[in-house]
Amino acid sequence: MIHIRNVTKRYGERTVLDGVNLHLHAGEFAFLRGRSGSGKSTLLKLLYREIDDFTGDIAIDGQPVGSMPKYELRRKIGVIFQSFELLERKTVLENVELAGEVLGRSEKDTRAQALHLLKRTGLSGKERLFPAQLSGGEQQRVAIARALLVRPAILLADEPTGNLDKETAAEMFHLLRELQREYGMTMLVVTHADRFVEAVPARTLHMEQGKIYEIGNG
Ligand SMILES: Nc1ncnc2c1ncn2[C@@H]1O[C@H](COP(=O)(O)OP(=O)(O)OP(=O)(O)O)[C@@H](O)[C@H]1O
Repeated sequence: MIHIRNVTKRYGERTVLDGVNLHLHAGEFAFLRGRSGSGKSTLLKLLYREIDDFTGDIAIDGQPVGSMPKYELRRKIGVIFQSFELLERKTVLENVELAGEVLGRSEKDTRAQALHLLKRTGLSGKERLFPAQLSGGEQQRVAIARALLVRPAILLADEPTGNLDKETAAEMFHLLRELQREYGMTMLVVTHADRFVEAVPARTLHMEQGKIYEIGNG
């Protein structure tokens, strides 16, 4: 599904990724850990092509990411961030529905799916509220529902619990794991929250000095 081979990324003189290799199967869940500045976000950015200049190969389902039109890549890959990235002037429901508009789905279909996902992420009854009226954990659930509307084959999460308290972080990891199983997605979750990683059995990767090491499997 995701093949990363011998990928090197430099920012000026600084080598952040140094011949990284990683293979994720379809439907696999993995945590990516590593110290601040070790290059975790950079790796995700290469995958969803926010950054294009690197050497080596990154392929999804056998297709080099560089040869895929960005809109196609955005259908395949959903992304969630520590900062949620919700639109403040749109309601919860509108935030989730946005991706449907971009994909050109019918309003009715998009509405039905958005409502289903909001229910699934525990947000029924909050559809008409604005992001500022929600807790951090609820805002992250909206971001998850929004990412899933596209039904991505892959979900990348960059420190999704970075702004949440411990209990909410634990809930979020369990929710992500459940949704990953339910939707059969390939999921790569960057995190610092070591304790919760141990509570959610999964493949665990560690990034250090530009390389990725396997440090556990379930
Ligand atoms: N656009 C950029 N230009 C120059 N240097 C950058 C750029 N983006 C990131 N870096 C540097 O590359 C290194 C890796 O950054 P990256 O954000 O990938 O790390 P990270 O492991 O995700 O860190 P954190 O856990 O703190 O988010 C850092 O030293 C950072 O300063």
